[in-house]
Order: sequence, then structure tokens, then C-alpha cells
Amino acid sequence: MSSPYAAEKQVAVAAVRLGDFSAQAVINTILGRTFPSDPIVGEEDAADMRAESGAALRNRIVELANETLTAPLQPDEHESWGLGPGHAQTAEEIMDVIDKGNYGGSRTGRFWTLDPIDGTKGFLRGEQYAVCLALIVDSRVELGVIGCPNLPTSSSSPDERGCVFVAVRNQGAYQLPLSASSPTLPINLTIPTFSQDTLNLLESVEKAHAKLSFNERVAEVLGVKRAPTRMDSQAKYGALVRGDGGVYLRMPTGTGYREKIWDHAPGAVLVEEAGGVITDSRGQPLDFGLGRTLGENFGVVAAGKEVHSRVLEAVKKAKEEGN
Ligand SMILES: Nc1ncnc2c1ncn2[C@@H]1O[C@H](COP(=O)(O)O)[C@@H](OP(=O)(O)O)[C@H]1O
Ligand SMILES: [Mg+2]
Ligand SMILES: [Mg+2]
Ligand SMILES: [Mg+2]
Repeated sequence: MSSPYAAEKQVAVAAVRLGDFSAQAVINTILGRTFPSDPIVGEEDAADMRAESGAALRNRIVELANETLTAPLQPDEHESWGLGPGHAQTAEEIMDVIDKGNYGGSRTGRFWTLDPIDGTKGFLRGEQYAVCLALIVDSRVELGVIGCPNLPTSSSSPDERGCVFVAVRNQGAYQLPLSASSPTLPINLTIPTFSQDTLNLLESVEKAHAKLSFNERVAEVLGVKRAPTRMDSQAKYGALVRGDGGVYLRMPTGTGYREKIWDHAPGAVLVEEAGGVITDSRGQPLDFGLGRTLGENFGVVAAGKEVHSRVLEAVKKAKEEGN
């Protein structure tokens, strides 16, 4: 017997791949037109589309990307970005623009990093996912945007969904509504101070992505009373900066996986601009100048200032116990 929901999974995975590729095509088009000399470190590449067996995938992605590229302009969009009716691209152009994301990263100079769909697994489950973009200059994240189409606008309005988190270095962190035409004003974000009673951990849903048993021990050491919030994608960083949790904790599973810069760059500047601290689990800064990855993986800890140092101590204790 075939496994449950096999057909649904096949369709959903194909849809996500289409979403990933076409989102990278559209975003790279806009970046390429507006900042033509900026390289891009993007998660996806067009190799599968270029393969002989990739004709169906290629046709569908070209169709989807062109649907978005040629749609009537929104109030905050410009024709000079390569958007609007008449701006369809050929299959070759679409594949080339996706492959503009092949940059390897660098210690100096400026580049963008893009995760066209972060939290793929969450997207497949109909839960949280995010479109993530950051600008890195001389290894430092200067700007980060995290679009969360499925995240409630606040924990008190679970039915209103869709928010964008924006942070610019030295200019603060904000939450905007997802729709550019919405009249709602930006919300200025500062991570609140937590007590032992109100604190909880924000962690991955996927056990393959983070060592959740370690988090449990850290929570015990900290005396945390609330259950953790499990959420896919960098929506966790958004939840953290608006005070929905207290600590972002991601510990390596021991497989040698190296964290990708596009999975943390926007979140890093968002946390810092909301008054928080983000480091690896040893308290070292995340290094965005090493290439496409953050290098050797010691995990990620993000929280408000006071909480962050308590979490580092708890992590140290849990490690010393042999967890
Ligand atoms: N073994 C692993 N350890 C840590 N992160 C991993 C991993 N395998 C995949 N990931 C990353 O975890 C991201 C999702 O993070 P989270 O667990 O916080 O939702 C994935 O992003 P994509 O969904 O963009 O591929 C992927 O890059
Ligand atoms: Mg990702
Ligand atoms: Mg992704
Ligand atoms: Mg991926």
C-alpha cells in the first residue's frame, strides 16, 4: 500500500519547488534591475530546470514567474524594476536570473542573500513559512526583511494573517502589514523583558533541524514554566522580536550540517535592531563573511540582552552534563 497522502505530498512538493524557483526569479529580477552590480547569494539554482528531464518544471516555473512579473503594478512597485504588463521573460532569461543567486558570498563588499521560501516543511503542512531577504555589507547584515504570509498579525488576533518584519541597521525594527495597500501603521518593535514565568523557547518543528531534547534541558535549567513554541522558518525571529516568546534556540543535531546565511541573516539584524542579542551557543557572533554558510555550527541563540546571557550559561551547564 502506498503511504498516506503520497499524491498530496508529491503535488505539494512540486508546488513549493515552483514557488521557490519563481519567487527567486521575481526577486532577483527586481534586485538585478535596481542594484545591477550587487551579487546575490540565493538558496535555489536553475540546474533542475536546465536538465533535459526538467522541461515540465521549466515551463511551469516560467509561466508562474511571468504571471507575477506581468501583473498590474502595486502602489509600491515600479516599472523600472522589470515589473508590469509587457515585462514577460523568456525561459532562458528566467533561468539566468534565478542563477544570479549563485554568488558564493564574501568577507568584504556588498551582496544580498535570499531564501525565497524558508520553512519549506511548514509551507507543506499549511503552517508557517517566510520569504527572507537581507543585505550584507562587509560581513555585517545591514538590512533584513522577513515576509510571513501565514503569521497572525499579533498573538491576540489569530485570524488576521500576513506580516512583514523589517530592520535596517541603526534604524530600528518594524512590523508592517503584508498588503502594501493596508492602512495599518508600522509597529515599532522592542523585545520585552521576560520573567521565568513568562519566558518560553521558540524552536524548530523539525527534529532534523535542531536538537530539541537539548532545548528541553536548557528550559529546565532556566526554570522556564511555559511549553516551547514550535514554528517553522524565520517567522520565529519575528515572533521573538514582538515578544511572543523569549528565546530563539537552535542547537546542532550533530550531523555536521552547516547553517546557511540566508536562514539567519534577516533574523540577525531584526533581533539586534529590536534591542536583542544573537550569537552562536558559545556566545560568538555569527559570521556572515565566510561564504554561503556560517561555517562550523555551534547553534544559534537569540534573545533580549538579560535573557541571552542567562541562556548561554544554561547551555553551558547542559553541555557540561553531557547533553
Ligand atoms: N540538518 C539541518 N540542520 C539545521 N538546519 C537545517 C538542516 N537541514 C535543513 N535546514 C534548514 O532549516 C531551514 C528551516 O528552519 P526551521 O527549522 O527553523 O524551520 C531550512 O530552510 P528551507 O526551508 O528554506 O530549506 C533549511 O535550510
Ligand atoms: Mg531556509
Ligand atoms: Mg528555502
Ligand atoms: Mg531548502
